[in-house]
Amino acid sequence: MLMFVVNLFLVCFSFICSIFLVRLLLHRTALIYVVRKWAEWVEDRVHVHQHFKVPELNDSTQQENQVYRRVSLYVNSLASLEDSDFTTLFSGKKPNDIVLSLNDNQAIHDVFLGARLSWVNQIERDHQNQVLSRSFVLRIKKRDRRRILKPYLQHIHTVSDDVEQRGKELKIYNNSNGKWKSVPFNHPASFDSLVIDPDVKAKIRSDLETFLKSKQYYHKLGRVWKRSYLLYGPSGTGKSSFIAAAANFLNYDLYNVSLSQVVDDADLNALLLQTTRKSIIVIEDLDRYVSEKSTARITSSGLMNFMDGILNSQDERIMMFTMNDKDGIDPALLRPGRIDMHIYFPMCDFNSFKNLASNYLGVKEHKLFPQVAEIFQSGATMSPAEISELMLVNRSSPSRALKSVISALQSNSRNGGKVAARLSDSAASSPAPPSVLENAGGPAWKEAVPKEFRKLYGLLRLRSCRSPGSLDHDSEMIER
Ligand SMILES: Nc1ncnc2c1ncn2[C@@H]1O[C@H](COP(=O)(O)OP(=O)(O)OP(=O)(O)O)[C@@H](O)[C@H]1O
Ligand SMILES: [Mg+2]
Repeated sequence: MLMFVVNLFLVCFSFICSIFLVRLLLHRTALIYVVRKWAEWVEDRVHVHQHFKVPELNDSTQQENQVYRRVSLYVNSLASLEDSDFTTLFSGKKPNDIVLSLNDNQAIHDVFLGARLSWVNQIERDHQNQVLSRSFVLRIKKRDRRRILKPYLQHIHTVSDDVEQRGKELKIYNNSNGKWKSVPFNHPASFDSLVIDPDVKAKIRSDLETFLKSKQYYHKLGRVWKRSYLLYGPSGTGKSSFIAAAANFLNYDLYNVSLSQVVDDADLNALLLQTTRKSIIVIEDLDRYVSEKSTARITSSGLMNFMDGILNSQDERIMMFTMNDKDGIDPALLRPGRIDMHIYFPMCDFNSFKNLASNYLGVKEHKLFPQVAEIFQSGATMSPAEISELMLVNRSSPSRALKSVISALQSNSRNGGKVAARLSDSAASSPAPPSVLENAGGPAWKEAVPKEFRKLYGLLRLRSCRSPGSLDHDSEMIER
């Protein structure tokens, strides 16, 4: 009996070992792929399939078939592309980008809701190798078709949209004479380079991401799929940079509404209707426009309708309004629903200063930091724009940069904020290259581009800092 058990054990053991060895051999020699291909071949033979052809051109009009475009984007974004037997490597839009593309008549597999599908990139050529027609052919098991075809096509739509969005070149539009004019938008701002409270930053990121995924939710509630943000705070605290960072983060175009260029309510509505989906609509310095009641040509109800976006329904829009101060603004203009989130941009404190020093000077600790902390504690402050400018022009010497910040803070607290003048002096006397704020773009470009747009690029000179009264604010974000 004991012998039998020992023998049984030995048989089982050697069986398991041989299986293990066979698997190892298959993996090492890539035979596993051959075996897998056979298994797939056999599986294919025992199922009935349906084929769906997506031609490149529409039959009747010979125009590009939009479904083909979407499928092409989708197929070329599949991770399984890397496992395909033949793919072509192309250079992408950005330097060092390498893009994979499926070769002629190659198949690629995909799995959706547990079903296995495949696409073939079918290309017909004549005897001179000229392409006669292109199409993608989807092969799907007949038993899966009813269950997955519709959601799968929907999925392709969403993914291709996403791919397109990520790869698109951003534009900034400015209005003049009731029309939008665009130029490429290449602002490098990102949420990472922006110095704001990390919790606020994380909350805004997640708010934006949640909004993007909420189409069905808004639709179910019968609400326009839009989200509005009010960015307010003293000059030079990063409001415009935040807008640029949000556009880069979302890969959205910007529509920069200059209210002074708008003739009346109808003109404003017409502009809204001309905006495209996946864009951020921006009105800068709304407080200034609202306070100039005598010269305003837009009624407050026209402005509110614009902010509500009532004329534009289905597609996602984000609106961002900036103000230096929201005191004295009609509460109706800022009510929940009209503005969804209020984000305050404070003047610099010691923490933000340290972040700026790390970004601009690569300095995380310095012997002058305690002195800077002390001055901040005494109530002195400056805007991040002013501090970052001093750091930028003195970047070759962190000690000199910190000393210039210290003396600017001291003089700022002494004489109530004449830092801009000091900045010019510092820039002029500095051996470092001139500030990018003064140099970016040529004069012709400056003339052609409206003030708000240049401001977004940080090309205008810094304004002097606002009254010390603004120091009383605490950083806050009111979510409604
Ligand atoms: N919070 C910040 N973090 C990093 N850099 C900042 C920040 N705030 C301002 N800056 C720097 O200052 C420059 C000017 O900032 P920005 O134009 O965004 O300020 P703003 O709040 O829009 O000012 P204004 O109210 O005058 O329009 C930016 O180009 C950026 O380099
Ligand atoms: Mg601004």
